Amino acid sequence: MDNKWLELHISVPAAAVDLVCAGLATLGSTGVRVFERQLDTFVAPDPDADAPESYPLRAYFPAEQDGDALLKCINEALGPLRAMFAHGWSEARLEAVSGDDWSESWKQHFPVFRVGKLVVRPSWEEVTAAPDEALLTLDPGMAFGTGTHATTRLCLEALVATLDTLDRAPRVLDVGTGSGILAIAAAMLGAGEVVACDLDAEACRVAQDNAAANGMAAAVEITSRPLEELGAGFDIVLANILAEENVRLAGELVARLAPGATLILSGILREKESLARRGFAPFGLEGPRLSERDEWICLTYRRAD
Ligand SMILES: C[S@@+](CC[C@H](N)C(=O)[O-])C[C@H]1O[C@@H](n2cnc3c(N)ncnc32)[C@H](O)[C@@H]1O
Repeated sequence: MDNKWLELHISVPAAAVDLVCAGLATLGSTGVRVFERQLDTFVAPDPDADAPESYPLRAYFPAEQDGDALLKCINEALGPLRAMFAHGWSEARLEAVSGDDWSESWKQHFPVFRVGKLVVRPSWEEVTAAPDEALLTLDPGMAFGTGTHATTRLCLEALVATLDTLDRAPRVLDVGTGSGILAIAAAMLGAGEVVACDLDAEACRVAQDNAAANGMAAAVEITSRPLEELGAGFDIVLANILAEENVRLAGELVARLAPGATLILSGILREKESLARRGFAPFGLEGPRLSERDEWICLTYRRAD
């Protein structure tokens, strides 16, 4: 697509972001991107960390206008805000950009994807699922787990493959549920009972919202209780937490497996494979089967019948 835009580059004080966005919209901006903290990382943002003083913005204007005149208008419009908020501004500059539709390109980071009969879509994508497919809708950026991260995808693939081998509705435990994506997927794909835990209360809240939005609130129990307080006898246990955390919790994870159950461990960097294998070696599990994507691996173990 050969769209052309004038792209505004500016950093603005954190407290002025909304006002600046509103001002730019009245000047004809067709969209603004605010570069906030990255949420889809393995390390949860520290809520106590100081919020940044300013945020970089990119705003987009149709290219068929005089850039110098537009920049003058922008500076005039921002004048009163600059007077109100003294610190955190950079000079505004405009760049001509082309060859890409900015309004769509950022969404490419959250494409619709399918794993077996599961279809995961961001809320803005209209998707028609086949009658035998389960459609899971997620808003990205609220808690870890849009499905776009390699570790989540590996878990979903292992989960779907495991469910395909079962002829009964399994009990599933999702440790470190984040957005709830794995737990909701399990419920949609026919799990009989799903328990999802996360030590982050905000993640639990997001997971609850996502479960409700997908009509799965009653099917998924979401809790912030620690693993050792949860029951046992699960047919599938998922843990997309870092290798070190998987190893630290190894005994508790294994203790929750029913005979014949599957344990899916993700969040393991390739260079941590031997650490993870060593951590689970004492428990006499079958496997592991290894799957990999980017710099991550997933280990799937089975407890003997
Ligand atoms: C990488 S995210 C995984 C989210 C989601 N399950 C997925 O696969 O996309 C890891 C989550 O595990 C949680 N977590 C880390 N250690 C945990 C523990 N010991 N018990 C429960 N939750 C934990 C974090 O708060 C975070 O939400």
